[in-house]
Amino acid sequence: MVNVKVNLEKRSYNIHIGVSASNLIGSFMRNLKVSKKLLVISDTIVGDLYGIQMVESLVKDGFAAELYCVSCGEHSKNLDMAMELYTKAITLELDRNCAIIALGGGVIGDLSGFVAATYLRGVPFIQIPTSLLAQVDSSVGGKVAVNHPMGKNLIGAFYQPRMVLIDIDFLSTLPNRELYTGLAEVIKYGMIADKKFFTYLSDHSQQILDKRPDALTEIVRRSCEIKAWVVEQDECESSIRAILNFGHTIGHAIEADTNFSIYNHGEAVAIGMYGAAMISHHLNMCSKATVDILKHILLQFNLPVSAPECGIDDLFKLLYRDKKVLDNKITWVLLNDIGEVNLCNQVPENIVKLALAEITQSNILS
Ligand SMILES: NC(=O)c1ccc[n+]([C@@H]2O[C@H](COP(=O)([O-])OP(=O)(O)OC[C@H]3O[C@@H](n4cnc5c(N)ncnc54)[C@H](O)[C@@H]3O)[C@@H](O)[C@H]2O)c1
Ligand SMILES: O=C(O)C(=O)C[C@@H](O)[C@H](O)[C@H](O)COP(=O)(O)O
Ligand SMILES: [Zn+2]
Repeated sequence: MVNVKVNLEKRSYNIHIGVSASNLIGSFMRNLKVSKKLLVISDTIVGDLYGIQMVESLVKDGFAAELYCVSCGEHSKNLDMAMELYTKAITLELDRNCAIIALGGGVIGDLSGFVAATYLRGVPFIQIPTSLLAQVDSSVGGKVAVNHPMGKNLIGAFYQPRMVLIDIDFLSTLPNRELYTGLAEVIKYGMIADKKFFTYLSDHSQQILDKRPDALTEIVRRSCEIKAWVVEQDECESSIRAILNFGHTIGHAIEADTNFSIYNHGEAVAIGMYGAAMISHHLNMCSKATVDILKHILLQFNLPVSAPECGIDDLFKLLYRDKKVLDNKITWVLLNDIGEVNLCNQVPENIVKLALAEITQSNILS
């Protein structure tokens, strides 16, 4: 087992990472000193695969655990679903010591975390992420949210989990497309903070794509370490945390413009990172060679670099729904080099539109 600590004073917590780590759920939960009654929230796919055995294991350890599954996918991340979960929590008579456990991908983590943050003004929250994206990113750092039809994650909070428990075994059943989507956020960490890690990804691409447990453990561990390091400096995103949003300004616009149904989150972020890199190059912040290195690794991990279904003007309007917009100016996360980014709110409209034109064309792959 590997342990990464997130140091946030009273809100500090551990991320436990390991093959078969979920077998230890009962003893980890006992250490948290929460009530015996708890609610495990999952989706129908993950619930069928792992939910029943997780609940049985908790029950064996003396917990009164109940499983509730919502339908799969981004369309469950909304206020109606949150309401359904509040109703479940009230019916079960959960009190302020009763924990909510998110067992699933980022959709389940964000939705359950939002419910945990708001039900009774906050109950203990535990993340057991099962997708690669959730293991490397969404389970750590406390951003919880639901979507509004007009934009991504527009209703949410910062609410840290009490523990993150990552079982690498879960990834054995993850479909390839979902593996690639998680890799987009992993590539993000290399781009924003760690050139050596970026090189590791490129040197070990086959082991990663083959889901070798040692390679997966390493990318999960290093990603969590980088995320913890950023979040510890700026929990509520008033400065450096914005770098974790590299690729997201355009990525979230693509997700909203396509009604959350063509590209999943990581794919949209992949296209967004390529767009942000193009902007950086047009502003002479980074070389064309750097942009090409990014494009190469995205394609190597089967990720898209263009969204031909989207229109430049629609995307441009949607950029202004980004949470980093202040005084009608977008804060862009731009690239200096692999492993180094900067925040910039002075990008001319014509440069943004040039990059949007590049990422909405259909023959970009060559
Ligand atoms: N809070 C944050 O910091 C943060 C960070 C990144 C992304 N996100 C959010 O996370 C969401 C995307 O998360 P995601 O990519 O995990 O999507 P997801 O939760 O929809 O999971 C993707 C699919 O994989 C399935 N799945 C998950 N684990 C599985 C497993 N072990 N075996 C088989 N199938 C499995 C799910 O059932 C689902 O169908 C987006 O809403 C995004 O905005 C949040
Ligand atoms: O943790 C963060 O901070 C991030 O930005 C991580 C992102 O990968 C994630 O997609 C996050 O949900 C985006 O947040 P938002 O504030 O742009 O909605
Ligand atoms: Zn993301």
